[in-house]
Amino acid sequence: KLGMAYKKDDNFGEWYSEVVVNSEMIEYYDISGCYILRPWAMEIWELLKEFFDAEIKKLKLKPYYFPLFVTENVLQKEKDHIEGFAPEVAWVTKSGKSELEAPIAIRPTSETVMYPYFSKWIRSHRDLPLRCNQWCNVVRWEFSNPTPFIRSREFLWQEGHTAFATKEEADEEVLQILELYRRIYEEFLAVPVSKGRKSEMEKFAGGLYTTSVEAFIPNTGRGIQGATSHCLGQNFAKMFDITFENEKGVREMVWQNSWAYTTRSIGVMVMTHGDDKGLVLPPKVAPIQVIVIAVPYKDADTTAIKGACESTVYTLNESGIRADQDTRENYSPGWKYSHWEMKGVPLRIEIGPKDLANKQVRIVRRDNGAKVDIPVTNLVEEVKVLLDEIQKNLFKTAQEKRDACVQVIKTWDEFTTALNNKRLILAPWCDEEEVEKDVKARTKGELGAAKTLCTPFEQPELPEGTLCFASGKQAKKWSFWGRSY
Ligand SMILES: O=C1CCCN[C@@H]1CCCn1cnc2cc(F)c(Cl)cc2c1=O
Ligand SMILES: [Mg+2]
Repeated sequence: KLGMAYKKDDNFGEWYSEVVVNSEMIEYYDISGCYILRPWAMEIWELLKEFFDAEIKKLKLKPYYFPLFVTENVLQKEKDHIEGFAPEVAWVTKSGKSELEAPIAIRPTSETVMYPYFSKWIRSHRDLPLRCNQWCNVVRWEFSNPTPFIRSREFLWQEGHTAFATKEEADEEVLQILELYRRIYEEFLAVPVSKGRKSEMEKFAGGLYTTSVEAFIPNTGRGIQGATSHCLGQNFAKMFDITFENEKGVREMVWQNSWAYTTRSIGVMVMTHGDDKGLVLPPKVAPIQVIVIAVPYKDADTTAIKGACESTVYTLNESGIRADQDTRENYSPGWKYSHWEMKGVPLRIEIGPKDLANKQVRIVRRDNGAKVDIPVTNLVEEVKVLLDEIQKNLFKTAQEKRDACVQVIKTWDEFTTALNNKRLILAPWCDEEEVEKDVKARTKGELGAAKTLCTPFEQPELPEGTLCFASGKQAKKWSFWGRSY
């Protein structure tokens, strides 16, 4: 399929669906909210996993795999932990024709699957810290509008679950993991995010506090949670009796964390960088960073051109660059240019008779369309420089766009105006949950209510006497507000 029917700035929703399909990342499936992840998506997921897995191994995380299924009574161990989530739990009730004695839930997250065994495995302080990570799928049978990568009924993630003897150790790890999530978004996906703390209302109800990295989609003016790192305190230790005998022989409850990022991260990258020609991939996560395309000319030496393409691909791969060539005879060079632009490949190399004669190649950038002729002798160095430039340019452009959407406000009127202008709002807040609830109630509508996205760790100066935009009480902090996914 060539060319896009929808424009990003005119029909964002349709544009997005078209990009993920035309770039061969996604195939729609005949169950609503479920999608097929094709190699162009899975290879990106695997590149992110390669980085994250290596980093958490440095933090001594151990790989586990727990069952997909959890019994009803274990899942419902603690009412307030899953209250509100019950409608999205998927249940197995039959095998073949016969009913199961008791329905079995498919994991929506694995606290209740894991923690009875944490209780069994942790006896002494010598068993701590316990550091468990699993890469798996989870199922949440949500009913709000499904969107590939962004909101699906089954998705892939990693979930880390750790237990420590002290709160200090837990607090430290929460931030170490959050920094890894920032790196995934900013250094690999070239997506700017804000690190911050969730409000009491938005945090994970079963935990002590929640931190997150928050992204923003300018086209829809909506914030989106990129990843989350919770300190659970001793809440689950109490619930599941996870205790240890400390050095003095005194029995204590452990301090726990849990943290995750998901395939949603790929969707955020698509939304951030895509354009009206299709996907635009940051080189760090591009399954193919350079695509080589022969430009045969009627009576030119096609064998020599093919040979030049082969050796170009070989030389680039030898230097660690992910290069490939499109040798399909049944497509024209022009068709191939559009095809690989649709797939978002960062660099295209064209080799025709003129290039051959001049011992050069023509390189075309996907991000800004710039064309440059490079002597074959400088090929690897120039390609590396260009890929690095593209990575930096994509991040810088996205950061400037996101920053341009940020609106600092002081009053309710300014807040509602900014909300209607699809802004990412930074407002002084009294940090009272009642006020947060009130803002939600006052901004309800078909576009969804405004909510707090996070209280950024980087706090601007809050002058004495600054009042909360919503309640008029003394403001305690600056928080990001907006509509969200
Ligand atoms: O976000 C993370 C990081 C990785 C491990 N889990 C936590 C909390 C997950 C919250 N959450 C999120 N969604 C849920 C949906 C459900 F159906 C049920 Cl029963 C529970 C939950 C639920 O606890
Ligand atoms: Mg949910």
